[in-house]
Amino acid sequence: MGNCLMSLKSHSAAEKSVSNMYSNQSTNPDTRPSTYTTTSGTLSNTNGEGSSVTSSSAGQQSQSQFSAAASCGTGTSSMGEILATPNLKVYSFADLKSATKSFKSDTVLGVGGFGTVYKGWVDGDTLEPCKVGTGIMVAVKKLNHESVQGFQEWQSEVKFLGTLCHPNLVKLLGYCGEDQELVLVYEFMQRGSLENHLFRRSSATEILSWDKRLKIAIGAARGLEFLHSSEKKIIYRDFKASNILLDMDYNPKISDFGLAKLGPSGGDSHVTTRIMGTYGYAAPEYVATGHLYVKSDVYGFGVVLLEMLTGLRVVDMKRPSSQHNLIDWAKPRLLHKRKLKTMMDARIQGQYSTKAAVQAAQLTLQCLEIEPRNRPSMKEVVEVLEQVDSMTVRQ
Ligand SMILES: Nc1ncnc2c1ncn2[C@@H]1O[C@H](COP(=O)(O)OP(=O)(O)OP(=O)(O)O)[C@@H](O)[C@H]1O
Repeated sequence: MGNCLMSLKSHSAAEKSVSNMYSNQSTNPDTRPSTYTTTSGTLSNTNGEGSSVTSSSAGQQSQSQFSAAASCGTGTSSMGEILATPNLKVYSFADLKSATKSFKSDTVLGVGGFGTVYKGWVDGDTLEPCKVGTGIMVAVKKLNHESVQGFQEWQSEVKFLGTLCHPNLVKLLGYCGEDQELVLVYEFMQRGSLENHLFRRSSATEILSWDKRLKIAIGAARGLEFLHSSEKKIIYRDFKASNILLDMDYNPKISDFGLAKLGPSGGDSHVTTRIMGTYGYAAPEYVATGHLYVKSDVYGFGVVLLEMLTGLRVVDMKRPSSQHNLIDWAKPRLLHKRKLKTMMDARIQGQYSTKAAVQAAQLTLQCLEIEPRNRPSMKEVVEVLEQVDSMTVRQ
């Protein structure tokens, strides 16, 4: 779970709008939660940032028409594609209860800012819920009732992720929007999040080698590159280690499109929006002004790259005060070979050449440039990371 920069005081309006949406099918897509305020620890709030997805508009596909293969995936090229309409399975709440042992605590995979993620089981072809332990495993995110943000995250997830197909974006398989129960069903990512591997190691997680870190960085960069290069540029807005999930082979996939936003159009360089995201990862121009650039995602990517190189969290109040913020501490050191050596994660020492580390550090610095226009594009980031990868001699 990250330090998500949001909270709310009042949620009654949102609850009402959710229940209206599903109790009568004549939903007004513009029904949005109204005002709420921030508390400390929060960058800001939201009001009207949700997109207009409703149970009827999102679920164009009837259950009987659904085929898991048709959704997005088997035939999806490595370039990715954007579907005209979401191709998602619509679940009843009862379906998802039976797929998750009634959301029993022993099926919990993790807890996020907006809800709890459970392990569930569905048929691999039809995606119908099936007996626990049979079929394929899925991740079922049940959003908190009391969270207005959860409602907006749910809408945004269906709107964006429901249409996006790319090997480095987690696949949304279906959703439930029944009464006040908002649930999202995703492909299961066996190795959990990058954050767990870097910072919360257990017996089940292994230390990520240099090779694996590069593979994860390149894949995640390709996912962002895809979003940025789509016709309507999509700004992901919440790039962080806990939103990068890993499959069995450590292929990374970006998850959590709750804060994604369509990028600027008509020659504008940025969109202006309420400030949301996660402390440490959010770009300085966005935190200061609410101006969100495509390059604001590049900053977040630079933060994750720095975390991967050093094995340290971007913000950690347990470190000495001069090192609370990893970026402030690391930036002046990244250009010095000797200092860089001491900053690199000791657990991967000897696995990379100095040249590769220096190039990765320079790229990190460029991504962390204060001025958005001085940051590289994600296409350039992918190219540099591939060069770094080619420097690694593999036995
Ligand atoms: N598709 C998935 N497959 C396997 N595990 C998952 C999946 N999605 C989420 N999880 C697990 O559930 C945890 C919580 O995920 P969630 O997306 O709700 O929150 P988060 O990204 O960790 O935090 P926040 O919501 O504050 O940004 C993740 O850290 C991960 O361990």
